[in-house]
Amino acid sequence: MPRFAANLTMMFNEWPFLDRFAAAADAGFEAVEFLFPYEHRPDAIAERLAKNGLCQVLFNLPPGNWAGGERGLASLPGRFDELRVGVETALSYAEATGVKRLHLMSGIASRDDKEAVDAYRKAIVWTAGKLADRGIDLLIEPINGRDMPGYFLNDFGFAEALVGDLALPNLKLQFDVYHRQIMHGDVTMALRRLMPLIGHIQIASVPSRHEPATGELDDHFIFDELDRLGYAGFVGCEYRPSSKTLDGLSWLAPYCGERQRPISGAKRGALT
Ligand SMILES: O=C(O)C(=O)[C@@H](O)CO
Ligand SMILES: [Mg+2]
Repeated sequence: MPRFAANLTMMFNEWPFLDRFAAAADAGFEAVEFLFPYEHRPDAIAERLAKNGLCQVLFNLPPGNWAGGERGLASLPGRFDELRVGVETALSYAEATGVKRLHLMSGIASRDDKEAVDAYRKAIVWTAGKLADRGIDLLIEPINGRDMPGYFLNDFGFAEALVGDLALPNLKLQFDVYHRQIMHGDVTMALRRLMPLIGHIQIASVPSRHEPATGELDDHFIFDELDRLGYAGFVGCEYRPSSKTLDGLSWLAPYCGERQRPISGAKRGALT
């Protein structure tokens, strides 16, 4: 049975960021992920994880100037020094949180630009080496161009070939079912073929990026398929609730174990 991690960037937005940990735990989650922790101190994040018995399964390396439209630095020639500083920053959060996988965003660049391709490969090789010393996997995630226009890594085939070509033991694919369906479809066959390369999976409905099992895909079939394939990691719930987070957790009910048990109201009180 898949285990699910609440994505605290998208879910539980009824609470301030640091209070989302308790809200997710109260809702039955045993793990969390988010895009970026960097507005908070590492020990503040670690404290919320420990206090709520949560496992941190993923976050992203610093993406450059996010508010200014940047979506990662890896494919941007001339930004390598900044990327290296960002990796050091992320490692201090990794140490505090115990996370075992970090996502390196590629940035906005053309894959027809050889300098961008070379920069991307260099950034991956260097970052993977740094992370390997700490026993951490480096993830790359193909992202669809409708949500992120101009994103460099917008193709699963390119990502698959690159992971195979570089053959770095800790370089893995972040398979976001939402992006896969929008870009290429054929989700189940892709999971079957790519499973040996996959380091993390994320889910959301297509096309609205809401709760699983509310869109064009049969997400329960996909979860069963993950079991059939022996996927032992967490599935990140990277979706925007269509209404209040707690009101949209009925899709989780079939997968409820002792901890993974959605509740209909927040013990600590929703703000809305
Ligand atoms: O957008 C996604 O999908 C992600 O997983 C993020 O980490 C990147 O924005
Ligand atoms: Mg994703």
